[in-house]
Amino acid sequence: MSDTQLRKVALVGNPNAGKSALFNALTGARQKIANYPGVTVERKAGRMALPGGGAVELVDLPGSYSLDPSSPDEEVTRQVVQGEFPGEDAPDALVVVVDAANLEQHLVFAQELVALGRPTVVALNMIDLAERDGLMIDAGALSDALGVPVVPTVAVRRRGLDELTKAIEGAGSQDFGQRHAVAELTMTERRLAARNIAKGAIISESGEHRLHASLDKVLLHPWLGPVILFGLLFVVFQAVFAWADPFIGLIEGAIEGVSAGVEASLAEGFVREFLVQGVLAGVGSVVVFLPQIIILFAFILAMEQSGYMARAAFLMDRMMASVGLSGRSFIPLLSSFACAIPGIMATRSIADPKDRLTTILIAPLMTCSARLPVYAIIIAAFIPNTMVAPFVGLQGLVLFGLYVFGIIGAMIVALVLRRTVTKGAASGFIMELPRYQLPPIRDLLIGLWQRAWVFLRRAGTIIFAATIALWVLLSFPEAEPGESQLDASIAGQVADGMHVVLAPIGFNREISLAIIPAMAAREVAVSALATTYAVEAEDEEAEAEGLTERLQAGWSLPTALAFLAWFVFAPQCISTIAVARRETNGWKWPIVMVVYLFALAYVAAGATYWGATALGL
Ligand SMILES: Nc1nc2c(ncn2[C@@H]2O[C@H](COP(=O)(O)OP(=O)(O)OP(=O)(O)O)[C@@H](O)[C@H]2O)c(=O)[nH]1
Ligand SMILES: [Mg+2]
Repeated sequence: MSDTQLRKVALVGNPNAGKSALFNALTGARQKIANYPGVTVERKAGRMALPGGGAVELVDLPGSYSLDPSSPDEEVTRQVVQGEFPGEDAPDALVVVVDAANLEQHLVFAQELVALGRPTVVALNMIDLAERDGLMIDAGALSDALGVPVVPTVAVRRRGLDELTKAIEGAGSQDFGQRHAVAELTMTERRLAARNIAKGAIISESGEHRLHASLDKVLLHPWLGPVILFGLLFVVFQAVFAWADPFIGLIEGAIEGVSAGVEASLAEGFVREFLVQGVLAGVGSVVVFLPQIIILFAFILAMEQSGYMARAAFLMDRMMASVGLSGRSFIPLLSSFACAIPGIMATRSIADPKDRLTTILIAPLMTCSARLPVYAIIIAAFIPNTMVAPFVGLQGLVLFGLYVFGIIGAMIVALVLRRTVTKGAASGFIMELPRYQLPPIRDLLIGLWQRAWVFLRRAGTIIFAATIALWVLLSFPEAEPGESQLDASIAGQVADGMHVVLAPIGFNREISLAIIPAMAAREVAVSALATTYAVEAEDEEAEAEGLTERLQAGWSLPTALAFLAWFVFAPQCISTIAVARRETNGWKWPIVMVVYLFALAYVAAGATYWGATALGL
């Protein structure tokens, strides 16, 4: 009993209890939250103000079921709680977050944490959902049973936060005498105790939640479920093309306007060329895809928040098992559709090391959002905008096909890996299904804003830098009169060298050149092509042409298709390679990854080119 000053407070509890939502509400941070277990895989810290005027460091942790870790992310939680995390003291107090609607399950771990004998406060979160389900909980009774303060909260509506911070502030002077000794209990005894405590605290409970049960009957139906999932994804890709057009037109118009303004107001010379060819043509060609990125993420975020995504993982489990993976890999692979980097990091929630390694190695085959601009520009230029059936556009269908192509590739690779380098039995899959909810609009908008910002920041930094570097290499040395600038430039020489290797798979000189800076980020393939063609343009008229027209004029259909096939497989992303190195602790696996992916890309592009040529396309 002392009134020690708190310095650090950690949020701990089962997965999907709402720890990150509380963390965001208490610190103003924007940690990712989503309606499935295993979202947070790292410790994250932020500053939380206390009502008395002081402040503490609040730490958000990965969800865990106990202090006996079964996966790398749970190990982080255990280390932080026990004070064994490198370079960090144990937290001065714990905020144990429990889901009121799943009280019994969450109390198992909560008891273990309370028994550590640290200053502790229980946040009885999601009481809104408990109430909706007809569950009334007596926080006082729960507090008596556990011997620590219990504060009802609704993290996403900021309810109960004042009471919670007050309780945290007072936690330093808690009386530990009231706590019950549960430290020595076995798991079974702890479960029994959890059931009794929950029973004692639940005042009333209405019948089962019928609506949700019947939703699950349909959505998890053995064959109806996959059909619905497939249909939903199909709609997503149609929407990416069908809805984005007017917005893309707006952005294109704006860029053209600025471009014309620059041409009119600046004298001819390097500054003007730099702005027009490098910045506006190059980086601008990527930025126009912002609407498609936003549409794609609106669907992904809504599926995550509603609770449907976890059902999709459940549905996929059987299919994943047939290639030797567990449904656990589904969420990391799904995250990889945004970007392989968080996807590879999310594999920390996979307990089995071989499962985890296999998932890391195939994550780059999931179509990340950086490929979207590359696919979209080629599809817009070469695939006719026709309807193959009512509401089924050909362009959306091809995009869907490219995603499926990547998934099938990943499944085959997983199958091969699981028979060879990562041989072993697939582990079982247990995942509690989160409840359904209407996605909170605020969270959805914040999520979209974050994605848009990530995309624009990439355009302003890495894509910008790579494009400008290329523009410089394209612009020097200057061509003699009559010679083409591309031929004369340093970049042109490099392109000629690359072209020797890439001509057999149908790539032209511009592609051979574009894929080098695209190692920095895949979108650079688009900006690099735009800049190359802008530099190459010999007269005013050619300069005014957009990238789409230049591609149509300069590329054959087999070449365009080979380019698409290349991007399905090629590991054109240095950051992914770096994160694979970090997560596998060495260079061996990233090298394996890069080599097999480039080999696949080369073969796939070649086969596509020669196949299409043979078909007379
Ligand atoms: N209705 C309601 N939803 C909540 C509440 N708190 C969190 N959520 C939702 O619950 C889901 C899980 O929240 P997270 O904060 O990601 O959970 P977490 O405990 O950090 O999960 P992990 O990182 O996987 O351990 C999200 O969809 C949140 O929007 C709440 O009090 N009420
Ligand atoms: Mg979290």
